[in-house]
Amino acid sequence: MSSFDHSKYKPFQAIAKPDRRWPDQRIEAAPLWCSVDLRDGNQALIEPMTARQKSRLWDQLVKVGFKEIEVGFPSASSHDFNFVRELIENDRIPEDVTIQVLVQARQELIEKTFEALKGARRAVVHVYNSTSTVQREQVFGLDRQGIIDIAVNGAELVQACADKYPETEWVFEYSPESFTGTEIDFALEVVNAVTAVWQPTPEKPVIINLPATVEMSTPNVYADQIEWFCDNVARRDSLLISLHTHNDRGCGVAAAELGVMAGADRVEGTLMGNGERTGNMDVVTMAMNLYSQGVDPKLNLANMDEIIQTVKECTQLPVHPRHPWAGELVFTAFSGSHQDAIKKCLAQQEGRDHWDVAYLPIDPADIGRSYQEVIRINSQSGKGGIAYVLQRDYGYEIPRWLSVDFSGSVQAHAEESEAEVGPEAIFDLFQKTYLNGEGRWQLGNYTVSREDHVDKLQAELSREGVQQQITGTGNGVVASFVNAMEAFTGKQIVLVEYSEHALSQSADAEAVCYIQLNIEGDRYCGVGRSHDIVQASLDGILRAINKSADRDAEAAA
Ligand SMILES: CC(=O)SCCNC(=O)CCNC(=O)[C@H](O)C(C)(C)COP(=O)(O)OP(=O)(O)OC[C@H]1O[C@@H](n2cnc3c(N)ncnc32)[C@H](O)[C@@H]1OP(=O)(O)O
Ligand SMILES: CC(C)C(=O)C(=O)O
Ligand SMILES: [Mg+2]
Repeated sequence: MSSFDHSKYKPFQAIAKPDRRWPDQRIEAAPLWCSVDLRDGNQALIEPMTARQKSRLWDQLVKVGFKEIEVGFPSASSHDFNFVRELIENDRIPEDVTIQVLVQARQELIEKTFEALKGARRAVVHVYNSTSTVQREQVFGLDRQGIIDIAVNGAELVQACADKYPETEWVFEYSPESFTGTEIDFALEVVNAVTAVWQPTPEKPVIINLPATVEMSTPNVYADQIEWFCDNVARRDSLLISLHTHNDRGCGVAAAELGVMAGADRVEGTLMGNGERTGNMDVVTMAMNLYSQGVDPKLNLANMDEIIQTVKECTQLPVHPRHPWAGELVFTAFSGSHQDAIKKCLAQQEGRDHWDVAYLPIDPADIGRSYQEVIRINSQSGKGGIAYVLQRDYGYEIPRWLSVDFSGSVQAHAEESEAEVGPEAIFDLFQKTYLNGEGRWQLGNYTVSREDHVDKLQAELSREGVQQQITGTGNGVVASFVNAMEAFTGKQIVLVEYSEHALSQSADAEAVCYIQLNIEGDRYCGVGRSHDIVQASLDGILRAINKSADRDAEAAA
C-alpha cells in the first residue's frame, strides 16, 4: 500500500455561518500592525539571531514604521531578557513605539517577564495558552475547565504583576493559542473568562489575538470564525481583535485580509513572512496589497532593497526572486507580449490620474526599483521589449519595421546562447547588424550639385584599400545616392522606409537614420549615425546594400 494515502486525514469541520457579512466588506484602512519578527520569526530560525542582528532588525522595524513590536520571550532565555533590557536601558524605544513580549501562562515566567520590562514607558504583555482539542487532550491532559483555569490564572498573575509596576503603562494581550484548532464556542468561553479578569474598557482595551497557529482551512473559513467571534464575544467595544496567521496552506496573507474584512482591528506578522514552519503572515505582502489598492498601509516600504537586505542578513534566509512585490524578478517581463504591452502603457502614463500599466500592478519606482529591470530579453522576448531596451539605454527610437527585422536576430542569438541577452549584448548585436560597415564598402567624400531641378551626387566608395567613384541623379540627395548605387551594383533598389531622429543620449547632437530598401525583391535594413543628417542617411543606405551583398556572398559560398 502506498504511504501517500489521503484517507489518513480528516477534513476541517467549518462552522456553519450562512449569515456571513465579511464577503461584502472592503479594506479601506490599514489595520494596526504588530511585528513579531524578533519573537515568532526568531524562534523559527536555524540559528536564532545574535544580539547584533536583533538590534539591527529592531532599527529596521522602527524605520519601517511599526508602532508595536514583539521583541522576544524574555522569560525563556537570557538573550531575549538582555535584549529587552538593552532597549529599555539605552532608551532605544521611540515615544510612539511600544514593545511587546510573549509569555506562557506560568507564574515564574510571568514574574520574570515583568522584571525584564522594568522601567519601560509602555509595554504589551502577551500571555498565551493552547486551547485546541488536540493539545487539551494529548499535551495538557486536561478538560475544558482545566484549560480555562490556566488562562484565568495567567491573566490574574499578569494583572497582579502589572500592579506592582505602576510606572509603566501596561497593555494586556491574550492568545487562545491554536485558536483555529479550538471549538469556537470554547475559544469564546476562554477569552470571556480572561477578559472578566482584566475588565477592559473602551478607554483601556485589551488585545485578543486569535491565531491561526496552524493554518487548517481555506481562508474563508477563518474569516467566518473571526466574524462569529467578533459578533459573540463579551465586551467587544473594549477589545482590539488581533490576527496572527501562519502560512501552512500558503494563504497566511489571504486569511489575514479576510479576517480584517470580518472585523479584526490588528494584524501580527513578519517582514517577508519568516516564522514557524512555512512562516508567519507576510506583512510586506499584505501592506503592499493595500498600497496597490490606493490604501495607505501606514508602513514605509519605499526602500524595499534595504528591508530585504536587513531581513536576509538577520535571518540568514534568502528572499525568493518572485516573492510578492519584493523579489528581484517581480517587475521584470521576459515574454514578448508582456513587454509589448508594458512599453505601450508606460509611454501613455504621463498626465494620467492613476497608474494603469498592463502587467505592472504598481510603479516599481515607488519601492525604489528602476525601470532598468522591467524589460529583460531572452528567447521568449519580442520586438517591443527589444525596442524598449534600445530606447531606454541607448536613445535609439527604432521604428516598428526595424524592430520586427531586428527581433529575429536577437531571438536567434538568445536561442543559441540559451541565456538572457543583456542590454549591452543587444546593442552590440544591433551595431553589428545595422551600423558596422567593416569589410564592406564605406562612404568617402561626396559632392552634391543641382542643375535644371535635378540633383547630382558624386561620391567615393572605399573597401579594403580599393577606391571607386560613383555618380547618380535624382530628386534629392537620397534618391541620387540610390540611383548611383543601382548603377554600381547593377541591382534594382527601392527606398521603402526612412526615418530619422536626433540621438537624445548623444552629447554632441548626432542624428540617426533608419533605412529599409527593397533590393531585387528582398528587404534589407541599415542604420546610419552622424553629426550630419545627410551623411547618416547615406551611411544607412550603404549598410542596407552591404547586407544584401553579404547575403549574396553567403549564397555563393
Ligand atoms: C505558537 C507559539 O509560537 S508559542 C511560543 C513558542 N515559543 C517558545 O516556546 C520559545 C521559548 N520557549 C522556551 O524557551 C521554553 O519553552 C520555556 C523556557 C519558556 C519553558 O521551557 P520548559 O519549562 O522546559 O517548558 P516547555 O516549554 O517545554 O513547556 C512544557 C510545560 O509547560 C506547559 N505549558 C506549555 N505552554 C504553556 C502555556 N502557554 N501556559 C501554561 N503552561 C504551558 C506544558 O503543559 C508543560 O507542562 P508539564 O511540564 O507539566 O508537562
Ligand atoms: C503565541 C502565539 C500567538 C503564536 O505565535 C501562534 O499561535 O502562532
Ligand atoms: Mg505564531
